[in-house]
Amino acid sequence: MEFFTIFPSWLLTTALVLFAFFMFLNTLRSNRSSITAPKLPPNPPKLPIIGHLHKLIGKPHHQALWELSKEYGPIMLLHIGSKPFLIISSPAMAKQVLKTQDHIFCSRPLSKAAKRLTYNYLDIAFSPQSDHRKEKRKILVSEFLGPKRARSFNHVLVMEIESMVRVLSSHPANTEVNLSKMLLEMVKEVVCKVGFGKTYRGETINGSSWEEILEEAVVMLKGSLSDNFSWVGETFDIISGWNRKLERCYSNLDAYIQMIVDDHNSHKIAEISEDEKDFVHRLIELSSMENASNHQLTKEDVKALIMNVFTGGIDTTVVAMEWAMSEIARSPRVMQKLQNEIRNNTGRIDNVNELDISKMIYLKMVVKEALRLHSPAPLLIPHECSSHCQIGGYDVFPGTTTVINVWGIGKDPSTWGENAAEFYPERFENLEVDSGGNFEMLPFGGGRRSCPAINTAPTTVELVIANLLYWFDWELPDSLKNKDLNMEEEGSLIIHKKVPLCLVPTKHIWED
Ligand code: HEM
Repeated sequence: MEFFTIFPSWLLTTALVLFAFFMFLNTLRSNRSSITAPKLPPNPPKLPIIGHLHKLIGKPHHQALWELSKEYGPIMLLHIGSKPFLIISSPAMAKQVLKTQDHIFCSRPLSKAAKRLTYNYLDIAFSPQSDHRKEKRKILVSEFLGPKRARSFNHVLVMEIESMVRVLSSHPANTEVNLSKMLLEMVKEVVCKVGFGKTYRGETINGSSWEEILEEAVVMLKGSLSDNFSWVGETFDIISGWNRKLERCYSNLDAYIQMIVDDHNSHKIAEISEDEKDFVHRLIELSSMENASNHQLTKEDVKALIMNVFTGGIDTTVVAMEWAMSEIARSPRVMQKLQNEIRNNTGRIDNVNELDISKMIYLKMVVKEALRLHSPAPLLIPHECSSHCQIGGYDVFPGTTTVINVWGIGKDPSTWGENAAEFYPERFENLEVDSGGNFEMLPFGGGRRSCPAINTAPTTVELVIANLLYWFDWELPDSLKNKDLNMEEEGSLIIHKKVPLCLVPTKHIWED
C-alpha cells in the first residue's frame, strides 16, 4: 500500500520536474531562435565585403533602389559594407516609418562629413535626435520661417522677382537665358537678405564663390567611404584626398559663416529696431540671453543654424522651381492654361503677389505635380532606427539607416495610375493629396524630421512661377522640340537638372 502511494508521488514529482525542465529548455531554445533568426526584410544576394554596393553603381541611387524594389518589394534590407540600410518604397511602409513609429525613426545616422560641417552635430538637419536639437528647430521656425518673418520675406522676394523680371525684359529678343542660374542667384539673394541682412554678392572665400562652397558642402554631406567601411574606408578617405577635401570644405564654409557673424557683431544689436533685426541678429541675441530650459545657444549653435539655412534653404527651393519650369516649358497646354488663370485673376498689375496667388488653384496643382515627379531630395535625408521594432511584419534593429524613396513613391503607377510618369496637374482636381500629410507624395518628408519649411516653401515656388508666367511667354531654344528638352538628373542628396534650363522668354504684350 505504502509502495503504491509512495511510488506514484515519487513518479509524479520526477515527471513534473522533468516536464518543467524540458519546458524551460524549450523556452530558452525558442527565445534564442527568435534572437538568432529574426524575420528580416527581403534582400537581394550580396557580395562579400561590399554587400549590395554593386547594385547601386551606374545609376542615381533613387533610380537603382526603385528598380530593386520592383523585384524585392516595398521594404528591403541592403548592406553597404557592414552597415544595414532599410529601403522603403511604398506609401504604406512610409507611413509606418514616418508616422506610426516616427518616435523610433526620428534620428539621423552619424557621418564624418555631417559631424565636421555641423560643428559636431549642432545643426537641425543632420544631427541625431535630442532635446537641444528640437529647441533649435523651434527657433528656426519662429525666427526664420514663421509668420514673424513672413512679411519681410515676401517683401524681399517680390523685390527680387521684380529685379529678375527687369533683367529678363531687357534681354535681347529671341535669345535664350540660363534660367537655372538666374533662379539660383535670385533665391540666394532672398535667403541672404532675409536671413543675414545683405546679399553677400560677389564675396569669395579662399577664391571660392558661395555657389562652389555650397555645392561642395552638399556633395560632402552625401557621406564618405569610411561611414560604411570603417578602417578600409578610412584608409581610402586619406589616400584619395577625401579627408583633405572635407577639411577645405569645412574651413571655407566656416569662414563664410564667420564673416556673416562678424558683420552682425560689429554693431550693438540692442540698438537695432525689432523690424530691422534679421535672423542672425535674433540668434546672437538669443545666445546672450539667460535660458531657463538649459538649451542656451552657443556661438557654435548659431553657426550651425546659419549653415542649415544656407544648405537647406537655397538649393532645394531653386531645384523645385527649375523642375517646375522645365515641365511647364515642355507642355504648351499646361503653360497656356496656367497663364490664363494667372492673367485672368490679376488683370494688369505691377507684380503678382502672395494675395493674388492664393486664388490660383491650377498654379498650386502645377507646383504640386512638379514636386511629385521631381522631389528635390528624392531619398529625403536618411533617418535612423533607434530601437528594435517591426515594419511591415519584419524586424528592424537599432542603428539601421532608413531611406525612404519618395521619388519612386511619387511615380508609382499602382498609386498614380497608368499616366504616373506624365506631367498632368489635373490629376489633383479630385484628389485630397497635399505635399505633407499624405504618404503618396512626400517631397518634404514626414513626421518629426519633416522639412520645417513645408508650409512656406511651396508658396515661394508658386510666387516665382506665377510672376515668370505672368510677364513672359516661354519657348524652348530653337532646335528643341518639347520632348527633346533634356530632363536628366544629377546630384546626390539634392537632384538638379544635369543640363541647366535654358529658355527663350518673350515679354507678354497686353491688348488695350
Ligand atoms: C521647395 C523647397 C524645399 C524642399 C523640397 C525641402 C525638402 C526637405 C526634405 C525632403 C527634408 C528631409 C525630411 C526628412 O528627412 O524626412 C528637409 C529637411 C529640412 N529642411 Fe527643407 N526643403 C525645402 C526648403 C527648405 C527651406 C526654405 C528651409 C529653410 C531653412 C529648409 C530647411 C530644412 C531643415 C532645417 C531640415 C531638417 C529638418 C529636421 O531634420 O528636423 N528647407 N527639407
